[in-house]
Amino acid sequence: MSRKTRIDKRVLVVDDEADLAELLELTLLKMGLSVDKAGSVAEARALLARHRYDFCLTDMRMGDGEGLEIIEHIQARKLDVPIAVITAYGSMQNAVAALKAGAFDYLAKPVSLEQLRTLIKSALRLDDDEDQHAPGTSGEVSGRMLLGDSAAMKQVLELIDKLSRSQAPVYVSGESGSGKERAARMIHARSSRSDKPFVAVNCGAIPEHLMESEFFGYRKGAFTGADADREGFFQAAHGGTLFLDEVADLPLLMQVKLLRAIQERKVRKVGATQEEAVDVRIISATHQNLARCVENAKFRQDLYYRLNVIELHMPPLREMGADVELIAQHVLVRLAQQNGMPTTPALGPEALAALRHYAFPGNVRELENMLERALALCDGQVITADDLQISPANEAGREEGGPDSGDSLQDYLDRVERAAILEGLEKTGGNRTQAAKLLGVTFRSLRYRMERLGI
Ligand SMILES: Nc1ncnc2c1ncn2[C@@H]1O[C@H](COP(=O)(O)OP(=O)(O)OP(=O)(O)O)[C@@H](O)[C@H]1O
Repeated sequence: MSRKTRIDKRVLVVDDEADLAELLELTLLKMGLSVDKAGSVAEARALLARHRYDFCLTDMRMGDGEGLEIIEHIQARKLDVPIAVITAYGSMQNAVAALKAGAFDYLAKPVSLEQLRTLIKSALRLDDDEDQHAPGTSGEVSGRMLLGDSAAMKQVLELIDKLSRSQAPVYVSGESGSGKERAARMIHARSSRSDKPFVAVNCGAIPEHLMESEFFGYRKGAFTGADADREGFFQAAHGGTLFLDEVADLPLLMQVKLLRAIQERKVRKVGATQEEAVDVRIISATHQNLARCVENAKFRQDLYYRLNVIELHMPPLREMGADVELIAQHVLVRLAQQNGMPTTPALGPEALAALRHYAFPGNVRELENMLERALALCDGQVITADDLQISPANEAGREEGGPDSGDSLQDYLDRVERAAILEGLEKTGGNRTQAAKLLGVTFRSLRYRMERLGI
């Protein structure tokens, strides 16, 4: 690598193996970065207290402690230092634990210097044009944010914040229309990858025979009609985020190929002999129960573990309390503007009550459609309950909605339990001890249930 001008970024390398620490230091110095080394957890803590670092790279196991302790130290003090861990070969569990604790990414031993450079570049936003690494500004506009003020949505937003600082694969679960794609876009927009592409793929919409070439690209002449080289989704998302929507719809054969690409961080175009390195962060989603797809042998377990390092669960709208009004108001203002209406019609009291009681099986998307229709039907001033056209069959409110939508009894019971817990938390401002009292269960039981339901 040619000599680079110095970049005003400081990295802390924590490793008690002097040789490896030196190799890492040299690589980082060659990239133009300033480097400090610590040979133990204690030394790392002392340095973190004294200096401001832009990145920390730590081994997982040191004489006096674990790399995890350093992650926790940084998180607890909200130091805003992206941190990557170096794990022993084959210890995926350690890597997962680190990512869950808030690590930005991990490198497996033996450390590939090329991977290290890619990782550092993406963490520090140093790319081909090093003058442009303005930190922070993601260019996010509020129209792209998830709206909501309920305890459920606050939790989602907090987790998104944390996930934006990491490179871990994220699996977004939730019902149809609950904002899974919007959440994925938010994570990307706030991450160090925000100036690189976000590529969204609906896995259910690609014909099976085209999948490989769509994902990995093809070389000219690979098949009839391939009259020029073409990139696939992976290459298109290079440096950025690949959002795999409806991932449960991938056929098994494609799941194997996807797993390989994710593991190796390399893909091969159809018709090519060489593999090429790709750097993408994977966010996947489906409205199906992915764990159940694994049980039914429709989804590979190994891929499931790869994708589902961290789960972000999007709450259904009916569990978001007063958020329905908040979101409805925003949507109305936007739609009225788009339609060139001089004023935004207000929601009448009965319409508001109807929205509050409706179960919204199609979630926010259904709310948007409902309001669009209501705007066309209303008198231009006030939207009435009639304008919302909520069909009586679906009026079975949030409380009464039974296991009639193809759900199993367990799904239904989970839903009811989840709604009750969230309501309890909402009423007590998120205080678990008080919520447990309100719900008539012990604190321990509430904690267990929250864990089980991913709340
Ligand atoms: N909390 C929210 N605040 C504002 N808009 C939202 C929110 N949640 C969802 N939306 C909007 O609802 C619509 C559906 O959201 P999105 O496409 O992200 O859902 P999804 O869960 O990915 O749906 P599907 O399962 O059908 O793919 C979009 O127009 C999105 O902008």
